[in-house]
Amino acid sequence: MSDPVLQACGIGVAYGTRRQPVTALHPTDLTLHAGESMAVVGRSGAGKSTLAEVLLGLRRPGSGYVMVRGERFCGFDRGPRAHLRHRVQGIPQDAGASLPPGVPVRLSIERALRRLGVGGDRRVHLAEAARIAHIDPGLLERTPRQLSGGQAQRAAIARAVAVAPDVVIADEPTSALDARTAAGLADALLALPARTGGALLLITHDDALAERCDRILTLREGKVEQSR
Ligand SMILES: Nc1ncnc2c1ncn2[C@@H]1O[C@H](COP(=O)(O)OP(=O)(O)OP(=O)(O)O)[C@@H](O)[C@H]1O
Repeated sequence: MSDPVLQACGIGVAYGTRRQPVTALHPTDLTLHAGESMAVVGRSGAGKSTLAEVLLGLRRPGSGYVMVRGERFCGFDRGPRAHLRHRVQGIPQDAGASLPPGVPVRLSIERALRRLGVGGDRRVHLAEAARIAHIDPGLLERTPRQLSGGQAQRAAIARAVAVAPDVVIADEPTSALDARTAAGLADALLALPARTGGALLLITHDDALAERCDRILTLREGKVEQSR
């Protein structure tokens, strides 16, 4: 098997105060390999989004650390390292709304490429990102306000994959969409690992979608109940 692209080692999170901590995630391990997709499922409050936030470097865990392609990315003792920042990209639930509403999507993507120091020909990155996200490149000239919900979600996928991440983490990306648009977006997401050589972590309440992933991690009350 290929080397892991993402490894979480003993990451635990507690909310609340130091005196009265409320454990949201008990020390959790997971490993994702190149080309692999993993669904994270579990009831509301099971700790799925908390896990995603830690893996994205958005939340400092109380214990443990995260490695990306063998390099320490973040952990309880340190925030995400700048030079690895672009390697893990998130697609939030309302991904379209995460793009600046009045700015043409192409410009937002170009800014992200510049900010994250991604080299090479930006037009090539853009064209490739549009292809992967199944969005007509012409639509990237529009602002998110001028796109439908599904188009904006795809634009957000294009924004995430343009920086050539090793891992894409999508948190219920289809829940706000109609069935047909959701199905198209799910296809685009599930095709990502094969198209990019990276890995996909998909948080979902949709059992049918989870079954289409290579592996499923089930969380229950902040603990891994099942992993396959
Ligand atoms: N900012 C916070 N402060 C305190 N507790 C929190 C906070 N965020 C989440 N929690 C608690 O942590 C636990 C895990 O929450 P989390 O959002 O990770 O669950 P989830 O599995 O993503 O749920 P859902 O499917 O409803 O989105 C829950 O008990 C929740 O109430």
